[in-house]
Amino acid sequence: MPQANHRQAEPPACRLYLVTPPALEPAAFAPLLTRALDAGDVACVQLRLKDCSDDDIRRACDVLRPIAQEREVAFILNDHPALARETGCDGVHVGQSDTPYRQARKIVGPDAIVGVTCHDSRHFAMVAAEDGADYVAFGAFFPTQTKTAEYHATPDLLRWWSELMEVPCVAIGGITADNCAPLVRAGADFLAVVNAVWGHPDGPAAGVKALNAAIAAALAGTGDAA
Ligand SMILES: Cc1ncc(COP(=O)(O)OP(=O)(O)O)c(N)n1
Ligand SMILES: Cc1ncsc1CCOP(=O)(O)O
Ligand SMILES: [Mg+2]
Repeated sequence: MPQANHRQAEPPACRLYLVTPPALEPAAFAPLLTRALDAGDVACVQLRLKDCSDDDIRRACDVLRPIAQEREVAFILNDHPALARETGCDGVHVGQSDTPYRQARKIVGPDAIVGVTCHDSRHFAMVAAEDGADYVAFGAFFPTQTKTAEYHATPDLLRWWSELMEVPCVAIGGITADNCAPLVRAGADFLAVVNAVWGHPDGPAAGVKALNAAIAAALAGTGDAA
């Protein structure tokens, strides 16, 4: 996973992982991404375009990837290892129904980031970690409108994982500034969000700031108790 954001001497123990909306027009989305990344600490951006052609994904990568990489934010492509490699992304995220981890790794190479969806499964996560995944993702933690979530994870999974394993864990699904404290305290290394940033009523910059503040409060022990 990415190193410290250059704006901070020490990265926080839990960082933001932005996932893009499932459909976007790259030129229109570019200023929103720029504002979000300039608003605070973001470790990663995942381009998650569903039901788009390979050429649409290539075009989106060409416009959006430099915005992240110029800011030392990792740019990860969802679902498409070959396109990730071709377009110069920092890595790829694969799910249990996508290209299997080992094949994805062969395609993107040893230095790229490969993350794996593990739903609520300790078994999937241990297999992914053993195989060499750079992070495992658990979820959905809360109800979400962004994806039909068939699996539901709870903070005890994050606690178990983070106490036992070195491989970082990402929490995803319905996460907001108001509900993230238990996940941060349970040991999530990254919080992956869509709607809490892109759907924030005051815009994506406000979404990033609210989540950064909520993470900091939870780490300091002043966030919601849970
Ligand atoms: C960080 C992160 N976690 C989970 C997912 C979900 O991946 P997947 O199960 O393959 O579903 P789709 O996102 O492809 O619909 C993710 N993309 N990112
Ligand atoms: C991609 C994905 N995988 C599990 S839930 C989810 C969507 C997360 O979006 P939101 O943060 O808007 O709930
Ligand atoms: Mg997938």
